[in-house]
Amino acid sequence: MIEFRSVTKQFGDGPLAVEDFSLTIPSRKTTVLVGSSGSGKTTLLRMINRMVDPSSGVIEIDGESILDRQPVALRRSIGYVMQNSGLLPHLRVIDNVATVPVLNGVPKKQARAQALELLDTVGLSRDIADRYPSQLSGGQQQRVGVARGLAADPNILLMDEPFGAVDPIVRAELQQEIIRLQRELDKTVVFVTHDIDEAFLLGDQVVILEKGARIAQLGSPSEILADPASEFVADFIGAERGKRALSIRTTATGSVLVDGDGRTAGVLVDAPADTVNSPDTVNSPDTVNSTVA
Ligand SMILES: Nc1ncnc2c1ncn2[C@@H]1O[C@H](COP(=O)(O)OP(=O)(O)OP(=O)(O)O)[C@@H](O)[C@H]1O
Repeated sequence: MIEFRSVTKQFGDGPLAVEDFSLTIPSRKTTVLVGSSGSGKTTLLRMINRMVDPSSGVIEIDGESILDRQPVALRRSIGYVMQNSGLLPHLRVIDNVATVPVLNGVPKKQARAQALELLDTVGLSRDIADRYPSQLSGGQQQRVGVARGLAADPNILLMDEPFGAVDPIVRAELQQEIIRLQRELDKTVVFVTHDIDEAFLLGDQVVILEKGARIAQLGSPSEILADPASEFVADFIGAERGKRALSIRTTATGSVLVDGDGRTAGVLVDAPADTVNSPDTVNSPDTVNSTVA
């Protein structure tokens, strides 16, 4: 579990990038920090591995203040995946993945063997192991970035807009990959995005941030969609317009769902019995998806 308590961050004499921020991030779940540019998402993420230190407040991992941990050792024990993969251009794929374990003292041969296994884990062919990053597609580079983030077998994986720079189709593939990995590996994932669809897709817990990292709403995707806490949230998630605003239109042959733009989104059928009374699935986008054709 990661705990922020009354954390603030001011860079120089600028405005507060993070104002009195408190949040509990549960273990083995995916927490998504989502908000517009400059809301403080990256600053929050980087405070977890001490790439940025808070101006005040406390951050604990499993009850221990991170200020009591040596920054370099802490950083190497936490996986970090960034937007442009962050791969070292002069190292082959296999050595990019093996870098952190080698720095942690794992013998090179062993680290390379594990790196090959990690290529399997993230759905890459071992054939690319000897290539340089510039010889890979953007999507492949991001997968290598994820493999590198997992290389030290961290309990915590920080992901900062990892799919921001790839095209929508590859992005959708990578999102599914993360869902699969999360199921298989059971990590505590903290994921930053400005894309609310991505947040709802990946997050067990979604934290919508306003400027100064003020929490506009915190909850599961279903909770936020069912009951936006403010006009700001309703507007941010597009609750009242576009594809989320589903309504029922009765036709001569049955009922169809139409979205806020008037497009037919599917047909209305009975929800499967096991989802009807579950508070986490009622009104969720998953339920809608599972009940529309
Ligand atoms: N190293 C720095 N020096 C000075 N100001 C900074 C620094 N890093 C961040 N800031 C400021 O802190 C605020 C929050 O920035 P941050 O990068 O955390 O936001 P963000 O939500 O991740 O934005 P984006 O989505 O654009 O990456 C911004 O006003 C930014 O200008």
